[in-house]
Formats: sequence, C-alpha cells, structure tokens
Amino acid sequence: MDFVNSLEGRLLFAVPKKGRLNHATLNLLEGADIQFRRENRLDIALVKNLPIALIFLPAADIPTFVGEGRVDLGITGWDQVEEHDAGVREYNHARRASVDATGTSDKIARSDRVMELGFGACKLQVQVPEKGQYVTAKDLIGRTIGTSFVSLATEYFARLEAGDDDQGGVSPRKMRTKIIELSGSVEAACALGVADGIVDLVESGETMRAAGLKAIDTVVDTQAVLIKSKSPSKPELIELITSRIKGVITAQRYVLCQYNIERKSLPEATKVTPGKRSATVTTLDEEGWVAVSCMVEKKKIALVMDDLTRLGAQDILVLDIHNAR
Ligand SMILES: Nc1ncnc2c1ncn2[C@@H]1O[C@H](COP(=O)(O)OP(=O)(O)OP(=O)(O)O)[C@@H](O)[C@H]1O
Ligand SMILES: O=P(O)(O)OC[C@H]1O[C@H](OP(=O)(O)OP(=O)(O)O)[C@H](O)[C@@H]1O
Repeated sequence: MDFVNSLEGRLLFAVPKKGRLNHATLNLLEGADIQFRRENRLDIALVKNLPIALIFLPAADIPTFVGEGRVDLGITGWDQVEEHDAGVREYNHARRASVDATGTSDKIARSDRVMELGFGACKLQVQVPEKGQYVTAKDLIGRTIGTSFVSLATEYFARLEAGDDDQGGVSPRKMRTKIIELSGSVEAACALGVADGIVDLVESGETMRAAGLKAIDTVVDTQAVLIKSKSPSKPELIELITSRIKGVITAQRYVLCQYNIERKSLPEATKVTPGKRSATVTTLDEEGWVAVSCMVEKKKIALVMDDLTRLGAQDILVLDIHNAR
C-alpha cells in the first residue's frame, strides 16, 4: 500500500510506539473505538472506522512532531512536552542573545494540552546520594548533573543560579553547573562518579532507593497527556476523539454504586455518595426505603462502602462502568 498518499485527508495522531505509555494508550484507543491493524514493523496504521492515521513514535519525539504541526494530535508524557518546550525556549534565548540584542519575537513551536489521561503519573526529581553532602538543590550549583532531560535540567539550574524563578536574565550558556546527557540508567551516574546529582523520573521510588539516592526537589509533576498542534486539521474530529477518550477515562476512574437505605438516613448517605452530578434516588416498594445509584471514584469505594454500612445501607452493589459520556 502507498502509505504516504493514503494519509491524505486523514487526521494524524501520534502514539508511543513502545515503553511505559504504549500499553495504556492502546487500551484507551480501543475503549474509544479507534479500530486499526498495524502491519509488522510499520509505524503508520490507518484507522478503519474514522479518517485518522496513527503514527507510532518514541514518546520523546511526539512533542516535536505535534509542536511543529506535522501531526495533529499526540499522546505522550507531560515531562516530554515540557522538555521539548524548554529546549525551544533555550534555543530562542541563545538566538536572541547572539542575533538580536533587542529581542526577536519567540517563534516557539509548541502544542496545546487537551487533557490529562490519568496514567503514567510520576515526578521528574532532583536526586542526590542519600548519605552525601548535598541537602538542597542549590548545593549542586557548580557541580555535575546527569539526566536524560537536558533542557529541563539546564533551565532548572540556570534559574537556580540566577537566584529567581523568573526566566528573564537566565543564560544557560554561562552556567556553572554542568549538565551531562545520559540516555538511560541515569540512577547509576552518582555511584559511578559520573555525576554529583541526577534529574530523573520517580514513580514508586524503588529505583531511587535501590541506587542509594534521595529526592531533594521536583522539577515536573507529570502524567500522560493528549496534546494537539496549534492549528490542527479537522478540529471537529479532534472534539469527537476528545469526548470519546474522556468517556473512557471517566469509566476507568469511577464505579457505579447501588444500595438500599431507609429514607431517614438518605441525607447522611448522599453526603457519602454525592454522585458525579447528584445521586439517583428511587422509591422502593417497601415503605420508608429508597434505592440509591451513583458514581463513586474507584479508589474511594472501600471507604464509601464502610461508611454506607455504618449508616444502615443494605444490598450494596458495585458495578464496573464500560463507558460514560
Ligand atoms: N517509572 C515510570 N512510571 C510511570 N511513568 C513513567 C515512568 N518512567 C517513565 N514514565 C513515563 O513514560 C514516558 C516514556 O518513558 P519510557 O521510559 O517508557 O521511554 P520510552 O522512550 O518510551 O521507552 P524506553 O525507555 O524503553 O526507550 C516518560 O516520559 C514518562 O512520562
Ligand atoms: O520510581 P520507579 O518506579 O522505580 O521508576 C523510576 C524509574 O523508571 C524509569 O526508568 P526505566 O525503567 O524506564 O529505565 P531507564 O533507566 O532505561 O530509563 C526512570 O528513569 C527511573 O529509573
């Protein structure tokens, strides 16, 4: 098939081709009924039931493709979007300083965040040896930092060196802190004497603890996001996809809780289960009793059931939601 020509007229949607965000992203696409079949080794797949082409890319490259408007939509980590944007800011800063002392307008190729997707949550943190001499991030000024997030780390330490949170006046080129790029296993850098501190992702904290490191500051709080280019083709299709994905996320986050309770306990019970908008209450055949049905956040359901039982609720049922709008 001539794939390049078959992209004509289709919305281009970039998704992580491998790594930590791949599986959850594919689940999301399935839940949103975006049907495709990916040929072996091909990084483009045409969607069968919508005018969309999926482009499988490394998570780190997706902000570039979307930011430059080559692809309309993308799913990646917010940390990757911030890293890309920090790189553009740094480039513009250097250009302004060397080309035009009065300052040219920033032609920043950036994307818009459409929504957070509720998976891939972690933090990009400054980490140092647990038993070492560094207590705050400022203690690392003038030292060597290992990271895969060179632009964010550069911006972070440039600001620290400038002594304020404002971007103005920061010159990464004149920094005393040395940022060195590592492409993986960043946590090994301190123990092996390559770096004094690192800037790396932390989820459970296991990797950091196993490497004898501790976090002393957070650079970015991140999770997977849906981003779109500044001027996407087919805005109405983007709205449709966004609304479908929202439905899948809501369904993943909530369960449906149903129970019977005496009407006199209803005011207290609806405080425990207020529902997303409000609880649905129906009268039961039995005098003085009502049935309540409402959405509850999955992570809170055990506590909610405990509270309802205490209030005298009976026949408490918890049901999965497959989709929601
Ligand atoms: N430990 C983690 N927990 C949760 N999310 C993570 C974790 N590590 C990375 N991520 C998220 O996943 C994104 C992609 O990370 P990943 O390490 O999978 O990179 P990759 O380039 O896709 O794959 P690989 O590391 O296999 O080359 C990160 O930018 C971050 O948003
Ligand atoms: O806090 P944790 O749950 O332990 O997760 C954090 C680790 O996960 C990521 O590495 P990854 O496994 O992607 O391997 P990498 O070292 O090749 O980047 C990240 O770079 C940390 O090393």
